Amino acid sequence: MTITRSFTLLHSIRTHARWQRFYSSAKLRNIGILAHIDAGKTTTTERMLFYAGKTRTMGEVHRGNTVTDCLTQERERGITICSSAVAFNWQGHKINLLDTPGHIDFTMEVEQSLHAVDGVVVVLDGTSGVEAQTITVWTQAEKHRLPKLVFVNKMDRPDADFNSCVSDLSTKLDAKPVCLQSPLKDEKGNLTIFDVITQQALIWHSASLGREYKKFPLLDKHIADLQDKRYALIDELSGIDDELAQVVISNEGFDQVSNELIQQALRRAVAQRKVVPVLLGSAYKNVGVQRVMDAIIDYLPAPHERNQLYDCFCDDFVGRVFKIIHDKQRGALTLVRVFRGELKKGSRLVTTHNTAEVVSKVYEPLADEYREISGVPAGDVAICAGLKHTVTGDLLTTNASSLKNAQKRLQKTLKLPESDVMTEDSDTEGNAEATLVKEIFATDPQIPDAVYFCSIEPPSLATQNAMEAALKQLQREDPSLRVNYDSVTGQTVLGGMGELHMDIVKSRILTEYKIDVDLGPLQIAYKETIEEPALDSFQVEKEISGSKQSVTITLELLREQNELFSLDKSGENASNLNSLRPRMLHVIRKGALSALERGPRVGGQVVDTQIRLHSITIGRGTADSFVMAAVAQCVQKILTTVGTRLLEPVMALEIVAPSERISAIIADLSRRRATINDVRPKSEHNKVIYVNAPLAELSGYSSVLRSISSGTAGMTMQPCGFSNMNSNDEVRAIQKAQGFE
Ligand SMILES: Nc1nc2c(ncn2[C@@H]2O[C@H](COP(=O)(O)OP(=O)(O)OP(=O)(O)O)[C@@H](O)[C@H]2O)c(=O)[nH]1
Repeated sequence: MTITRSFTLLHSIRTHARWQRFYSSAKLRNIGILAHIDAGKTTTTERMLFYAGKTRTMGEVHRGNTVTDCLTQERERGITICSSAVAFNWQGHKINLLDTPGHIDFTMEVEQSLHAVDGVVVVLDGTSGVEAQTITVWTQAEKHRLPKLVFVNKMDRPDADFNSCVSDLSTKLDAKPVCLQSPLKDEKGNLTIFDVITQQALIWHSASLGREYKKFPLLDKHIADLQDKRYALIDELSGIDDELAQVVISNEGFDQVSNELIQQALRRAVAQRKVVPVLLGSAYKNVGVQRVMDAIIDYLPAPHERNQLYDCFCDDFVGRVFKIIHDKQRGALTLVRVFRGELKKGSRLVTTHNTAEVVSKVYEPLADEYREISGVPAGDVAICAGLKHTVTGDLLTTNASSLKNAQKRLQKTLKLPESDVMTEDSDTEGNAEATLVKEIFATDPQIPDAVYFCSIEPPSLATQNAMEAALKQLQREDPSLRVNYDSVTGQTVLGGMGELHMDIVKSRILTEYKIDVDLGPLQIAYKETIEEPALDSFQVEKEISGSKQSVTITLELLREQNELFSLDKSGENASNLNSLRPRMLHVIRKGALSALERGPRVGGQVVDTQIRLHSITIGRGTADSFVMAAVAQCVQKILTTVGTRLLEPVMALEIVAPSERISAIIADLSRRRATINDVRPKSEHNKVIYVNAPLAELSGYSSVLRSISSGTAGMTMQPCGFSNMNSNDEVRAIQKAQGFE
């Protein structure tokens, strides 16, 4: 080992010892970075890593050398697919930043990382403002009650419009934006940022790649305008924050209010989600990013300022698994947000499903590079190796009784009915506390419905098992990827969020597992539902290896959204159903629900349908597997007899186009069974159309839109549920699904 190398190693060990000793909760920030596709999250994150000294060169999306987009597919396509975690040191604090995907096919990733963060930075493209996916991620962050700040990026572009972005925040997101900065561009397009609180002009030094920036006093011509902006900020905040209001009243005006007091009031207002600070810059041109990093420290909460509900774990460890990734060398790695206790190498923990796990190694997150550390304290994020059974969304605790004890303590403290803490199905509408509790104890993440499916085939029978293993791993990483076996066609079927989603799966199986799979044509994932209730009785008998197997059963199918399976214990059925052992009931339930996986019309999942068991008699010696199959068969028979209707996936579109193109676009949409929800002015020349349309009518729509609008229109779309179809459309859909069209 050379002297230089030993020095470097020593330095890095020392640095790590310091890191681990240094960062108490007050010095930690766990932040998500969210945006519509291409707004500039990855570019902004690259700058943060560079300015924090975590990387020596600045990665660029178009060069495919960014730290956070580390999958081959991300680098090739210039998009984020998997959320990734990076940690860096800024102003004596440690920031764990989760960069998340912007494309609608990967919404699930965003939802999972929000479990792990205490605040979010929402990046807007300064030329487009609030876009469809911004609304989706904003709503997700609201659901998690996360304080936010906004970075209006791409302000170097001539068509960027800061004021329009700020007004979008109030009109489209119902947010209360407070501008902490204001832009000024000179005739060459160079961007100066005015700081509203300190009343300074900030100019970035391009030759140092924006590493340095200077603060200048305002020129006379800007003073009045900036002072008005500062007054407006104080005015807004003192209407929300009593402490600041008192200072304003006692000083009889805004002039004596110090910068510190404004910042303190702002921090309180952000934590209560009453305002959203707005900053601006250009990540690509290296302008403004350090101020976003400062704002993360100044205005977004530290771990101990949130998450008080986890206090019910007392001295026990509790952490939440928000992502599982598969590393070629290290195998499955589990990303855990630690809420209470320390996560150490060698820790023995228990999952929500009561499985014991041992943490063999702990790493510090730096996208695709991992550095081993001895452990992380409460509030921090760790990457763990060695966990074999843990699934995304699991809570990890000290032992099997930790969770139950915590639930009991919480129930007592909050004086909630037991059901609100213990179950996930209880009705807690309107009870914000109970909803929060339910979220914390929810162990299964909400997985969006697949809107497309396609068959997947290995290149040869010999690679079938390897393909299945690869799919299993990918599914552990991305629960929105559905993998099913279709017993009718004998094929493995993938369900997912869109063409890109499936393409990425295929290409990852090739690059990471070296299997060149074939994907069948992409088909729409229709669902099915019954129209009327139906009740029937069946007797199923068979002799297997000389032993008689028999089941006599009466079942009813009802239209019902919430409960999938119920028992009719009224009247004469009560004694029959009461005599069922819980294990047998589990078998019957499993058989019944498996029949809903594949409806009789196009093989779509049967939804909004409840199976009600009236009575069942099981012959002596009948095997569980026979009972399960018999129940499934009976449900399928009722479904076939009563018949089902199709439900089709519907997309919500936002189309922005010049006013003169709007009528042609609407005329085309009306031929696509679309429902126009609203048409609003977007800017001086543009309008935005909000429209819902069936996915089946949108194949190749982006090129159609391009041709109708001569390339002037832009569009975003996202799934927004399933809807009924009329009989003609249904017949056409069935013909298409069966390959007759
Ligand atoms: N002009 C300009 N271009 C930018 C700026 N920031 C990012 N870009 C470009 O915008 C494109 C998208 O940037 P990304 O950083 O990949 O955006 P993203 O939000 O991470 O995108 P996804 O990962 O696909 O969701 C890239 O070509 C960037 O070089 C900016 O400040 N100004």
